[in-house]
Amino acid sequence: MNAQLEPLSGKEIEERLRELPGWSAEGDLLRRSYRFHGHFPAVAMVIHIAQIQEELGHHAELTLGYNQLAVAVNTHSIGGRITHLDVGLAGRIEEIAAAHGAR
Ligand SMILES: C[C@H](O)[C@H](O)[C@H]1CNC2=NC(N)=NC(=O)C2=N1
Repeated sequence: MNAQLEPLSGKEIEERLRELPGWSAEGDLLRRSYRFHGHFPAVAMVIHIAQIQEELGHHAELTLGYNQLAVAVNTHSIGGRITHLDVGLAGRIEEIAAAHGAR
């Protein structure tokens, strides 16, 4: 099996979370919420995330509010566990967050 598709152990998740400030593992989901200065910046972040997700072929659940965006991701193809694919997507999302004024 592709090593990217192995579920990460609790210890591995804990280690990877050290490089993802603001992210947490809740059950089998990797999660983070962002706040923005208004609605359009939050919407723009959704579009930018969508672009990354299509590039990676990996997609989070995105919950958009007025000035808030919640991101939750796991890997469906192995029954909803956290893998390197989820950590990779979270890292890519973190890279663009500041440019959208996310905090
Ligand atoms: C064929 C396609 O790449 C797969 O269905 C991808 C799409 N996006 C996905 N996203 C997530 N989060 N988990 C998956 O298993 C998954 N599978």
